[in-house]
Amino acid sequence: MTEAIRKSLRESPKARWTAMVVVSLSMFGAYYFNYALSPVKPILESALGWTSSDFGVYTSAYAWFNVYFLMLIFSGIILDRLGIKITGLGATVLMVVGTGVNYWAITAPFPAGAQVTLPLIGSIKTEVLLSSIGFAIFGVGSEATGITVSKAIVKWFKGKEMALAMGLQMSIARLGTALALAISLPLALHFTYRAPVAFAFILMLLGVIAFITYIVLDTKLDKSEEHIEVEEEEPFRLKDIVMIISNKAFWYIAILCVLFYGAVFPFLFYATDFIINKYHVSPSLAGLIPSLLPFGTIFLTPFFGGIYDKKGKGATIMIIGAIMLIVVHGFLSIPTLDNWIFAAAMVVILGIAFSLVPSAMWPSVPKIIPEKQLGTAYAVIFFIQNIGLMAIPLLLGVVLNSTNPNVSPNKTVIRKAVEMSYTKALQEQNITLDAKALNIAIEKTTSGVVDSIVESVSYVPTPQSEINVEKVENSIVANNLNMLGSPELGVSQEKVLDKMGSTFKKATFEVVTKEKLNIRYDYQYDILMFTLLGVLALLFAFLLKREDRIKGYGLEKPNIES
Ligand SMILES: C[C@H](NC(=O)[C@@H](N)CCCCN)C(=O)O
Repeated sequence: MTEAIRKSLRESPKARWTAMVVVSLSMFGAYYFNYALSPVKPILESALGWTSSDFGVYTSAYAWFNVYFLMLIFSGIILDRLGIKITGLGATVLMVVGTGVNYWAITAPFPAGAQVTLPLIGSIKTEVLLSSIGFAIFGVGSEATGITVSKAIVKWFKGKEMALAMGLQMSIARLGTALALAISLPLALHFTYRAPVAFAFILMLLGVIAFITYIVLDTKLDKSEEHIEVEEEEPFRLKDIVMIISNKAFWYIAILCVLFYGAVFPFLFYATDFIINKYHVSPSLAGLIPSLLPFGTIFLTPFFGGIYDKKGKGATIMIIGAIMLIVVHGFLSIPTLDNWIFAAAMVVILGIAFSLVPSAMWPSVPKIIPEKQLGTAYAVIFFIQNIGLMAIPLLLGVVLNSTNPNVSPNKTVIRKAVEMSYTKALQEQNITLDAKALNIAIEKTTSGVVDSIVESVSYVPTPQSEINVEKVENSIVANNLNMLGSPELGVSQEKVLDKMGSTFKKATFEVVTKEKLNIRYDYQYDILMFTLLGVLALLFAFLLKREDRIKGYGLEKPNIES
């Protein structure tokens, strides 16, 4: 037996760490593509005429097939029945297909304004729908690769540095996110908005190559263990799902996962706007503060994983992470703490929490669920997490709108007045613009006014009941046209349009600040909702620790067998 164990490839640190790096590289591109278009959003708006809600549809598409068609659950079952090699290869190829469809959708020359009408969804731009379908296919591949990689790491690292290996795997993936945040915009500015997607496509192909390389190592591992007398595991059967879902500790981890990730990922989604509105940071810099988070986790997740491997205390680590989550969101919700340095410090602490919990959560699953059921178990957890990540942003949007009922209508008043100003001025000056160019000019002027007021001016807004909407609209139009005056003779159309843009911004700014229209979002209730998610996460972390004490899963014990 001792002789046989010595022969297992798992026993060679070089072999298992090589396997970890190679299999993790298949996730690198996935995390890159996940965030590749976020920094490019303003360019998509001006180049393709995408609105924020088009972008919202596209982002949510990641989970469509996984959640509505239960693809994640099927992926988990396939993984447990057919194994790591076939599932991983299929999943990485699916990511290539999804990214390819996405690239095609934003490249194909659809006629301007082409739309499709779908039951339940309504009208949607053709290219938004097709790129969303591409992203949804990619989402199936990405999540399936994620569970496959986790199972592969358990296979190589059980009884060894499993949490460190999972932490490093997450770091390699999050380097992909960091790369997207760092280079997507420069790529799009230097080449075209399609460049980040083309680059993602290349990374996906490299991901397939990485996975094929992993298959070679995995086959060698299987061969090296052929003669080892290990207890034969029963093959995975569908009734195993019942065993998984009747395990209390499994549910505590799954619920903790959705609560914890639900208080981080959707927060990141809203963070830039929250920071602009609450901390008066310029929109061009506000994005830097939330981007501190993924960078921090790259170093800290493996660090905490290493601690879990050697010292144990997995359930306690999750409790500490949940407490930090409550502290961060609790402080961010206090209205008087409105200095941006404080917000940056809170994001750094959130980054520590976001390293602590995942470093202990994912390596704890194999202590609760047998290896032959792990694919399905990870898949069910990711499935519940995906539902939460779809539902929580919607809920946040509802809370934001109902606690700030006047902000959106006031912004519409500004937009309408700016539109009327453009229409009148263009008529007076005999300039004809196509609908798309006019729309872009109106959007740019409106968001320019709103951004500069939110960033630089603080006032107690006039109560909505005292605002005469028609009067405000007319004042904005009158001030805009008055300040614009008559065009100078011989000036090019381009210069006249430039002048309109800058003049309308100044003139509209004057009226809106004089009338003290409420256009600043107060995120307090949304942040309190995140705090509540943290409190519930803490509760489930405690329940998990108690269940571990009762059932003896060993969550508080080190992973490395002595
Ligand atoms: C390991 C864990 N992965 C997940 O949560 C996956 N469902 C992928 C999420 C993709 C996020 N854009 C993690 O990343 O911590």
